[in-house]
Amino acid sequence: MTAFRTLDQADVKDKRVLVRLDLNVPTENGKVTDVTRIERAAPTITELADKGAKVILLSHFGRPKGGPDPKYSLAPVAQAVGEVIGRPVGFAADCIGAVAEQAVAAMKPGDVLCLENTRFHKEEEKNDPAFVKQLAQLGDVWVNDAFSAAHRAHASTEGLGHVLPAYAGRSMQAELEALTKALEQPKRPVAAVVGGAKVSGKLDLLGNLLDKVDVLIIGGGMANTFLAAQGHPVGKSLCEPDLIPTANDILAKATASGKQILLPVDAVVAETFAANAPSRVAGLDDVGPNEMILDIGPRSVEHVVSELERLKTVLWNGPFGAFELTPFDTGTVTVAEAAAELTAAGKLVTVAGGGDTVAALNHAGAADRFTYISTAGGAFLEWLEGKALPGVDILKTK
Ligand SMILES: Nc1ncnc2c1ncn2[C@@H]1O[C@H](COP(=O)(O)OP(=O)(O)O)[C@@H](O)[C@H]1O
Ligand SMILES: O=C(OP(=O)(O)O)[C@H](O)COP(=O)(O)O
Repeated sequence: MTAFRTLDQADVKDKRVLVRLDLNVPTENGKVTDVTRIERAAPTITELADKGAKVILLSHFGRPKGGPDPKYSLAPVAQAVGEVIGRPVGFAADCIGAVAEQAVAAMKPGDVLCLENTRFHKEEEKNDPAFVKQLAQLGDVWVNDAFSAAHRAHASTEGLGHVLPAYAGRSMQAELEALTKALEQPKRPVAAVVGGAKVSGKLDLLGNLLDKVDVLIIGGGMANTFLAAQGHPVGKSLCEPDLIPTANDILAKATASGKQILLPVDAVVAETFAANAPSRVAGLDDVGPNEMILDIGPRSVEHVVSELERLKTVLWNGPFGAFELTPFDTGTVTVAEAAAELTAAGKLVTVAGGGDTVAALNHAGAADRFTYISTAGGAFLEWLEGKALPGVDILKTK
């Protein structure tokens, strides 16, 4: 493996260190509901602060439309960071300009400051050189500890590495080492489980992923586009009609290459996206025009669980349903428990990742028994696909 510059090589005493984290954590009513990503970032923050750095945290949060939006403020997340690391964490209401510059100028060695959501500037996602320069003015060194955002070539995840000395943080280092170790020579049959809601970002990579695995198990919002492609009615379900041709290509590729794709055979449907909404189990051709598929049905759960018993390795990103809302967590929780039991019995290697997937596995009480839990979802899938990750490549020693 190519070597990375790590914190072992970084001279950070009295330096302003810009640390890119992935603080894109699950929240509900403004409260952080799963702190896994923060806990994984904590060693880097405390190590830098203990070495006398001025630690300046950068992150995106959600997908604001390129301008400030209070719904996506990092302020409550910064508070949660303070609680996890047990030290005060300051907050600046912008990540560039006078507000940020003054907050940084007031820092003392060992202080930790979190800057507001980088995506409040549309230039972040464009990796705009002028924006990179504005961010770079705030620091002397850049540390990337956001493996789960490393598939994005954005200003704070990649651009800064061109203009400041760049180092991998401890979580980035640990993720790359653990994933390489767990998946260098995976025991077969290998399955990828892909669910969740980020259909447009993830569906088109399933074709390449199919080359790496024996079985593709598709659930969650991701499955609906495939079901629509097969001609099933999906009512008001999360679905991307534009991607139906891509879904058809993936289904055809599986048939041609003898790979198996496991899709739901039934569904739990409701008319409202809310906890305890009246719901029913529906056959695939029985989803009404006003209904949404919010979980896989009991027969689908049985299929997935019996498939797990035959498999040796499972790579999982994306929940099977809207797990935040009872009872639409049933599919995810049942499959997670079965996977955890098989792992504990030494029969299955389970590697799972993604902000919401990890929250779902914690909710199921299963995460501790999985072989490895990554913080990354989309980045994990792209890494599995064999794609170069811009936020990792920029750290490689040339
Ligand atoms: N059938 C569904 N309809 C709507 N949302 C769904 C469905 N299944 C799963 N989800 C949602 O998917 C989200 C997680 O998706 P995603 O962001 O892709 O996962 P991760 O963060 O683990 O990579 C969860 O918030 C969950 O509620
Ligand atoms: O949560 C994230 O990815 P994930 O949902 O695939 O785990 C990352 O923060 C990336 O977010 P983005 O997909 O809005 O760029």
